[in-house]
Amino acid sequence: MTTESKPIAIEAAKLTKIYGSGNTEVVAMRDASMQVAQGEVVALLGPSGSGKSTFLTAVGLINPPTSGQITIGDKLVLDGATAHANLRSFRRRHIGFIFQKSNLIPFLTAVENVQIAMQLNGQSKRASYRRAMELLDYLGVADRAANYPSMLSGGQQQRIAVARSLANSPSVILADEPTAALDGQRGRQVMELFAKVAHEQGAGVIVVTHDHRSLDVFDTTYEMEDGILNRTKTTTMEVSK
Ligand SMILES: Nc1ncnc2c1ncn2[C@@H]1O[C@H](COP(=O)(O)OP(=O)(O)OP(=O)(O)O)[C@@H](O)[C@H]1O
Repeated sequence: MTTESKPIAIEAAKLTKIYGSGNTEVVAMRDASMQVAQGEVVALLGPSGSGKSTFLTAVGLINPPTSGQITIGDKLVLDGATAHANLRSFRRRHIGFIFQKSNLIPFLTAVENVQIAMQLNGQSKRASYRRAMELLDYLGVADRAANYPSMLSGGQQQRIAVARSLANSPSVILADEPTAALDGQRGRQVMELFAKVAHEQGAGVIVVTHDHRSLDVFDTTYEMEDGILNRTKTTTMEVSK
């Protein structure tokens, strides 16, 4: 897939992040640029401390860069630390997050965990229930709708978290080591879900991962080292199985 042929979902241009100052200054990311097309699923690799989370949280509008621009769809949202939108509401409407652990709310059922994301955006209980059930069905966990998270396996919890991240039809999905707590096969299933979501719903997806076994699922891989981001060739062409 080339980013030229499809509209851009995410454009990060020359992102630099400096933590601290003077003796304690850390340049966690330097001139990091990435374009993700709608429908493209990107793996972000790199050793511990290389700047992956710094990049992901910048693109996710959680941790603004010191300099550089972030454009989501056709909207320039961040120019350095200067916001051109209300970041909180922009994030809620356009960006879905998935973390290493599913972070489901323990006292809500699976379906309620998905509904809450829509209700926070003003949707009615009834409409949000309908969509939540559709999403759980799409992700193959509709039969678990009434269960509390503690009754679900790690893989099922991650599927609910993916459903929750899709609730508001985000144009961008960002996942930080979403399969770290899963075994190889379940991890792969979750990665395949990201590819399905990207391809079928047209979202731009970035997944930080250490799991090299599932790289063939991704359209593109990037590697971060010492805060420098490099695009590596598409894995489907590079990885021989
Ligand atoms: N809030 C902070 N203040 C100071 N330095 C920070 C802060 N957050 C991260 N760093 C530093 O920035 C660098 C990049 O960290 P980051 O968490 O982005 O790496 P990472 O690739 O996500 O690592 P991991 O794979 O271990 O999660 C590291 O040197 C880290 O110590």
